Amino acid sequence: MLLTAESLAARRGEDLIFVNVSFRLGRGEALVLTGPNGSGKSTLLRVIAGLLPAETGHVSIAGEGVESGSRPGEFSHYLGHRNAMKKELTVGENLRFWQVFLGDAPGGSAMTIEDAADTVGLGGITHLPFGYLSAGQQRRFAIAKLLVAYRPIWILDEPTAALDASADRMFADLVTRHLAAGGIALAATHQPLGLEGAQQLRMTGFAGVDAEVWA
Ligand SMILES: Nc1ncnc2c1ncn2[C@@H]1O[C@H](COP(=O)(O)OP(=O)(O)OP(=O)(O)O)[C@@H](O)[C@H]1O
Repeated sequence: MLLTAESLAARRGEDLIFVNVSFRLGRGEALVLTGPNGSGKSTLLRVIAGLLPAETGHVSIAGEGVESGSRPGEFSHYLGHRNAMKKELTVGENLRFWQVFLGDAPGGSAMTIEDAADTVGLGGITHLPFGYLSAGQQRRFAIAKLLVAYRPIWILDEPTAALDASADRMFADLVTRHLAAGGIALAATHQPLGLEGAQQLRMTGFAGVDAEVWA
């Protein structure tokens, strides 16, 4: 599996937020985006996920089981700022929806809902409405969504917001295991995720649009 971004630029409203962003991530590789609020981290992740159009450049994916011309978004989990769960449905119903809706991408298989809940440290409460849970518990179950359908690419926007220290470690372990199994991860974060050897990109926002930011 190889995820390639070439000469990406993106615009929000009238403004170019970044230009000339290129990278290549193979099996087991991660990219961590850092930078101040408003510097374009979410914008870049959304372009890679196919949720926003690029102004120029393109993102492509290649590898075993990937038909040429496939969109990277089809092989990706996108964990955004919002948890993408219905408050009125139980945790189990929410996760079951995502499991059926997403299905497994070629090359891997997912956990059961119960195992995913155990893995995020919240086994036994999947019968509760999502809206009853604390912010940190909700975020843990949003993370469980990554486990109930297989996707080789994880696109993570502030994944550890609202998490306590033990959940931070749990999440770092999950990402490390995903990479060890040949996955790819991209994460925007203000907190260290403990990903040894990850490529780093510091976004600079408008001021940096003419800079070649990639090492
Ligand atoms: N829908 C929109 N229309 C116009 N401008 C937008 C829109 N969404 C974001 N922006 C602008 O794009 C810039 C980049 O925003 P983005 O959300 O990518 O930053 P970020 O680095 O992820 O910030 P944060 O750390 O606060 O999450 C900001 O200046 C923001 O105001």
